[in-house]
Amino acid sequence: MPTGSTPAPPPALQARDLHKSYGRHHVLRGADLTVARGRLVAVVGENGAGKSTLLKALAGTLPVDRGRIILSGTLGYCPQDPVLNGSLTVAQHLRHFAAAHRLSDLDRGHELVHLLGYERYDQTVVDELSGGTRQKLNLTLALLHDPDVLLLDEPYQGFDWETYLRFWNLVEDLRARDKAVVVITHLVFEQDRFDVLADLVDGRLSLRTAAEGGRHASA
Ligand SMILES: Nc1ncnc2c1ncn2[C@@H]1O[C@H](COP(=O)(O)OP(=O)(O)OP(=O)(O)O)[C@@H](O)[C@H]1O
Repeated sequence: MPTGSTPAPPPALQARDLHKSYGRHHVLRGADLTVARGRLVAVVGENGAGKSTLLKALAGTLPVDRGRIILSGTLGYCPQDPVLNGSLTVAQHLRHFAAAHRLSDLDRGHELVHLLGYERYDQTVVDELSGGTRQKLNLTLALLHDPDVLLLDEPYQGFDWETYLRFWNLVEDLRARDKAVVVITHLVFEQDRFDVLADLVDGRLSLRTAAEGGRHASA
């Protein structure tokens, strides 16, 4: 039998020395983050610390001034503000995004709509949806192609409690299927759901395990 050990798979996401300024405001100042497959990472930090800036940079929607991002696999990004077309229905959004991702069917989309409990709005245009339902669609579209890495910017804003709990079931399923999930959160009470807390302070991330508060960790 071969004796050599199998090399470890590459991390799902690696960011090194990220810098980003808005004018003279230097928001990211050398942020580093490595996320392995099957890990659930919370990005925490005070208002204005740069959490959304970090996620946009990781998602590639905001160019950084310096630094390197290596993504292994496909990406799903759920931004804080839904990027939806107000005159299209839920069903039309699913179809357009499925076509953009070259999906052969809408099975995953229907599964997510069912899981988040908004089937009855299938034929409703986005302009007539509530904020919480728009956010459900926003999240569905980010997850539609079952990406390997998920970047979720406060994904449950406006969710009722039942949907919030369903969201966590969904995330547990993603983790169990070896997806890497990064979530911006402000909710202290949910922090023990995560493998790692990445605290953004002065433009840099310091990592600790959620269960063993304070100890340094790798994600
Ligand atoms: N497009 C922009 N132009 C100029 N300044 C910006 C821009 N986007 C964000 N900022 C500033 O950069 C800083 C970080 O903003 P960011 O939204 O990333 O913080 P955050 O940690 O996500 O905040 P919150 O917890 O309030 O959502 C803030 O001071 C914000 O005002």
